[in-house]
Amino acid sequence: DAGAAAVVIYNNTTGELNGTLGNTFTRDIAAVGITQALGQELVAQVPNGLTLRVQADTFRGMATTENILAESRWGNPNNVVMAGAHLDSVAEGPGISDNASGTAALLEIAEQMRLVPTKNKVRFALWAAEEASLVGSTHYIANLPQAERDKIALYLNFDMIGSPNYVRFVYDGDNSAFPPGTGSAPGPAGSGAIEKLFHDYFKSQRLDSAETPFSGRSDYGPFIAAGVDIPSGGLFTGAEGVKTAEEAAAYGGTAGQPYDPCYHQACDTIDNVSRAAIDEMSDAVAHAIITYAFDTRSVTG
Ligand SMILES: N[C@H](Cc1c[nH]c2ccccc12)C(=O)O
Ligand SMILES: [Zn+2]
Ligand SMILES: [Zn+2]
Ligand SMILES: [Zn+2]
Repeated sequence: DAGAAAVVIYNNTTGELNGTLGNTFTRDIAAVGITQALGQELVAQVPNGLTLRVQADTFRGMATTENILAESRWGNPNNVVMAGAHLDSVAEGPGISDNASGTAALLEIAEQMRLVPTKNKVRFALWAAEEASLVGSTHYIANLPQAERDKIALYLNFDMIGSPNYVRFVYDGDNSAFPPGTGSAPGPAGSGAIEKLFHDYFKSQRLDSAETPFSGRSDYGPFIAAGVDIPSGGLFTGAEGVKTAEEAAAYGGTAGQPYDPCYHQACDTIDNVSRAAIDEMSDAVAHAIITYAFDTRSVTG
């Protein structure tokens, strides 16, 4: 993300330059098993006698990035259902739990909904630079004229829905568990109805669900900000927080251990997600988006 690298292969027998692999360094490096910490230069012995030198310089300073937005073909453009997930990760690791889990769910749902003639317009957002303090989502709202903000019926956020030691958290839109001031922002009117939809869905699947505060620690923050007040909700499976014994009894996994032991670390790889969590949570994501794609009145009145 903030790093750029060119992979240059030297033949350490002849010392010749053997080719450039361009910027696909994450995958290629994984393939050849880098042994040194990410720093100025990485060296690895590749099997066939080639030496791999990677000049990886972490960029510190102004960089440009983009949000990715996509809309349904059909649907009332004056009653928009938005669903978002951040696409970036911290520099320390590939960010598979945080947040390939959320972006993958939205991509799959968008794919499966592409031929569904929705009654309401559905807008998917893959946010940039969430890890740099919600840069992409803040930029989006700040540059959205009031008339366009008024057309957004609700916003759904999915940041980490595959934590290895997960709990099925739902954003506490009605502040029932986390009143404003207890580390939770007030949920705009309608946010409680979104919370209820998620709890009711999990109940229908005979699955427990819990509440997590509107802490503003993800891309729903700009949507619920005072003066914007777009009804919002979402799902979360836990980050650095530690699972309690009660949660372990209800959700399985390990008490006393973080929900995501590799949160913001190099080990947040494909081996750091719970397929069961992604399966259960992505179904709930799909249920919410398809429900609101046809009727938002429970939220908008
Ligand atoms: N800040 C997010 C992880 C995170 C922490 N608390 C919540 C609550 C709801 C969604 C996400 C989060 C990150 O590191 O990307
Ligand atoms: Zn993160
Ligand atoms: Zn995240
Ligand atoms: Zn609640």
